[in-house]
Amino acid sequence: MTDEFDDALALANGPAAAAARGAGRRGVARPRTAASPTPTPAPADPLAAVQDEAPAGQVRPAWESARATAYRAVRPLPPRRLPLDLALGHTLAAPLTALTDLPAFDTSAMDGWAVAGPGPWRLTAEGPGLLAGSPGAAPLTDGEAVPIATGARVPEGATAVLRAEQGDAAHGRLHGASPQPGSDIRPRGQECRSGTELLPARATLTPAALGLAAAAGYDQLAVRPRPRAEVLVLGDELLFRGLPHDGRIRDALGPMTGPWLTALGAQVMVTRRLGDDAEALHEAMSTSRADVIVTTGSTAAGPMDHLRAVLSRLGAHLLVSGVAVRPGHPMLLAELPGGTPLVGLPGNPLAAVSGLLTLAEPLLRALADRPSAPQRHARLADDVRGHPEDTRLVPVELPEPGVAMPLAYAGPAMLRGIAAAAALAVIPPGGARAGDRVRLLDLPAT
Ligand SMILES: Nc1nc2c(c(=O)[nH]1)N[C@H]1C(S)=C(S)[C@@H](COP(=O)(O)OP(=O)(O)OC[C@H]3O[C@@H](n4cnc5c(N)ncnc54)[C@H](O)[C@@H]3O)O[C@H]1N2
Ligand code: MOO
Repeated sequence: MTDEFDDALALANGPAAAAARGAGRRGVARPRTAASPTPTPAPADPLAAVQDEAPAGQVRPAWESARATAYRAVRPLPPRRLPLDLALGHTLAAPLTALTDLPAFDTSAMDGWAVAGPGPWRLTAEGPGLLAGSPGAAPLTDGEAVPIATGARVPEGATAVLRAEQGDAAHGRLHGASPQPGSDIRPRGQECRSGTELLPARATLTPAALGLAAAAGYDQLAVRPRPRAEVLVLGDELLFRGLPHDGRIRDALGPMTGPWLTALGAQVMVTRRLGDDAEALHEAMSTSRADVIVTTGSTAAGPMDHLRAVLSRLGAHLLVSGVAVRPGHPMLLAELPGGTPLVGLPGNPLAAVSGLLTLAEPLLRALADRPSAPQRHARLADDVRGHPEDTRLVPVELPEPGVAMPLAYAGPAMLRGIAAAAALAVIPPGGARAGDRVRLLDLPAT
């Protein structure tokens, strides 16, 4: 298939086609079938279920097979201990097991009085009484009460807490309706016992999970580190500031690839601009200390496309060499002799996005041992012309929940469509019709 065909495919839902359909359509065409806003939950790892993985090195595996190969190409990085304030977004390398009972002691749930038995009660203390954080107090016996604050340890012998607004204290006596035994006391171990599993291994550390870990006694957590990524931008025609001139163009992939990899969970160490210098590329690959190398451009067979030759000179193993996906079909995945994976993103900018979502996303997920997100689907608001053999990834907006409208300006060399898109729709070989339910791929929001 030629580039012209890819451009023609993209234009099938492009500005010309949209204009030809005329002004009759305002806003969003309703799909033929009712839209389903409900995402379908996926199995724990849908890629693990793919059976038809292409043998390593096979030319142009199907899109799902290429994703499965990328997922299986690496093992999770060795765990590292991180302080809680650096652990956000990481994956737990081991279950989060409580290091203490929670609460760690019987705790007052309200401001008021700890009371023993039915009232009225004799107050054993005046003033603020027992405060949160005070170490302990003399036990109460039946008929006694002591002022207590929310979060304070409940003294032994107390049978309940009487809320401040339900009691009346004067002259050393407390009056009020006798609370049910246990009222407003959070008993020790109510939430968990020491040793209880609070979160499984592979859980993502959200802000709430970090709070839970702290409450359960952790200062550090064993996590999978963020994979360190190095981006190598190839191409002598690239400019890094100012306007295109004299046949040269601005580098669109340097500013996009690092942030995209960050959104996919990587820690981007550096983005390097190497031009079309094969020696510099060889040097960069053989000395990199990254967990994953991502190159842009040079995947095809043009006169300055050195990537494959340099990989071969290094003795790298090609795991994926081209994928049956449009755009992006020349993308590749290789394993360098030291075991470092390398993702080769095609130079056409939307093709590079396709490579990020087809190869880099599952690879980074596997390195970080992160489970896949639930799959999202939507119904197409318009027909999308297909490639006869290849999957297409098409930028779409989501004008209403569950409805995907293909966007214009989605040619392989264009970013205008994807920059305005809410997702990429996965169009199977042969195409899809308005109303068909298609899978959506998430795009990073920031
Ligand atoms: N004979 C064939 N030629 C090409 C084929 C093919 O099957 N047979 N496939 C085409 C497809 S599809 C793609 S995609 C590109 C892939 O090319 P490369 O990965 O080798 O990338 P380059 O040749 O270096 O560049 C292609 C294109 O993209 C522009 N580019 C490159 N880097 C950047 C960047 N950082 N920012 C913005 N634009 C960039 C570059 O100037 C070229 O226009 O190959 C086709 N050719
Ligand atoms: O058209 Mo290419 O498919 O940009 O990868």
